[in-house]
Amino acid sequence: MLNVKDLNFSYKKTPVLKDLSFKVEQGENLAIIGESGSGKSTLLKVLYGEYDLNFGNIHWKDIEVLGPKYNLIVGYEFMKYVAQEFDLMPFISVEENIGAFLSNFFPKEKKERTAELLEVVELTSFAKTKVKTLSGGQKQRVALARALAKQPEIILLDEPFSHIDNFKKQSLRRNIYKYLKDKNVTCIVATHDKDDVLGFADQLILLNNNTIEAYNTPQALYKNPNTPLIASFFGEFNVINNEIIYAHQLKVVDESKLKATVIRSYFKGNYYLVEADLDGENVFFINDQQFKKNEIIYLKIIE
Ligand SMILES: Nc1ncnc2c1ncn2[C@@H]1O[C@H](COP(=O)(O)OP(=O)(O)OP(=O)(O)O)[C@@H](O)[C@H]1O
Repeated sequence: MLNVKDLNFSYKKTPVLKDLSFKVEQGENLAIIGESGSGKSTLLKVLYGEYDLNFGNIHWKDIEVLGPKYNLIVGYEFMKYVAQEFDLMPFISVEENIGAFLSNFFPKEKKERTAELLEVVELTSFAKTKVKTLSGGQKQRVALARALAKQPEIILLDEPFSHIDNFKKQSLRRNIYKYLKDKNVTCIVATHDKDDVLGFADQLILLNNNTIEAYNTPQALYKNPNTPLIASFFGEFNVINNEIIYAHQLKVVDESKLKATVIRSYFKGNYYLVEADLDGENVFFINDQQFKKNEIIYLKIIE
């Protein structure tokens, strides 16, 4: 288990992380979300032992994770970290990059393991390609495979699919998270993307104002988003009579007290997101068909 207790960290004088405490079980997936600059990357770096804490402690099982003041070389064998900038070897091939840290004493195992990882990140056909000629998204996939090569017990991922196009993203995400679950690897992922969280994360931490604003399962936070910031992560929402109402919780009916005037309909694929004026406030709701500008509609809040 990863046990983080009263973690406090600042780069200089301004605190970036204040009084953070949380636990992650072996094999669990924890997602860290928060606005840009809220400290997600910093938290991953601190967990990796890249910086010394001002206060608090981090333990993986019985081992205390310590910073550069105590460790000549940053990092631990049991932990891998995939940063936003990938640190690859550009002049050798994809498979050589992945196999770089695998033992040459077991050539058969090394070959099998490299092939397995190439498949997980869907780069089998690029095995012999030199990394410097790859696209940003392909490099990101090599970095992921490389981090997994030595079977870490815990992996820290910073925006792991940020460079990967929408065509590949869904299947790659499923592959990686399934692989981590199958191998019982603990995963902490910093992300902006709700698709990285829903369906994969066991726990969710929202960082705001240097501290943990919410910490629960994604299901619980989705059902009871206590603050607009939490709701905004899950999608379009409204505040009506001081309550947070998601766009899909507003339905068009023949008659109701909530009379609104349509401003615009946004095409979203299998539905339209409609923006309307309700008593001088903009509200958003979801509908199968689009509405015309200035059309009068009636809305009802559903559960
Ligand atoms: N090396 C550094 N030295 C000083 N301040 C830093 C350093 N790195 C980050 N910061 C500051 O720490 C705060 C948190 O930054 P961090 O990169 O952790 O946020 P983030 O949530 O990961 O942002 P993003 O989502 O944009 O990647 C920011 O105010 C940033 O300016």
